[in-house]
Amino acid sequence: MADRKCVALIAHDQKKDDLAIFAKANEAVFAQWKIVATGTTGGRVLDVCPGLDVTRLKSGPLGGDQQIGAMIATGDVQLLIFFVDPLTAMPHDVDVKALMRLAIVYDIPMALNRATAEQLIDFNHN
Ligand SMILES: O=C(CO)COP(=O)(O)O
Repeated sequence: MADRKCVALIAHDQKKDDLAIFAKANEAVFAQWKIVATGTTGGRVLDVCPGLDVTRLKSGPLGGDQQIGAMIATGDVQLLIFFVDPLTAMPHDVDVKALMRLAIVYDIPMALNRATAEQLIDFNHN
């Protein structure tokens, strides 16, 4: 059997409720995939979907975005869904930018808001 696709899920604090709702609404699709997530986001996803295969990495400000960037570089993450808060300054803004840069360098699908994430889910599930 082919390896399951691995999707990275991340949400900034003001977007975590939205991501939890999104994860629940698409639980059947996510159940077919491996999931990696930054620490707090992963916890929120598991709160609403405890059966999903979620690997929690470090929290974003403590290196979680960089861990996911490294997994993109090694080919271990094939899809990035990142609900970004565009209205709040982040201490780890450079890490966020570096993550997005690697998603572009390695040309993986990257959704930065819910509308795009919905389309990625529709397009990628099988
Ligand atoms: O800060 C983040 C992304 O930049 C997300 O990290 P948490 O999921 O740990 O809150």
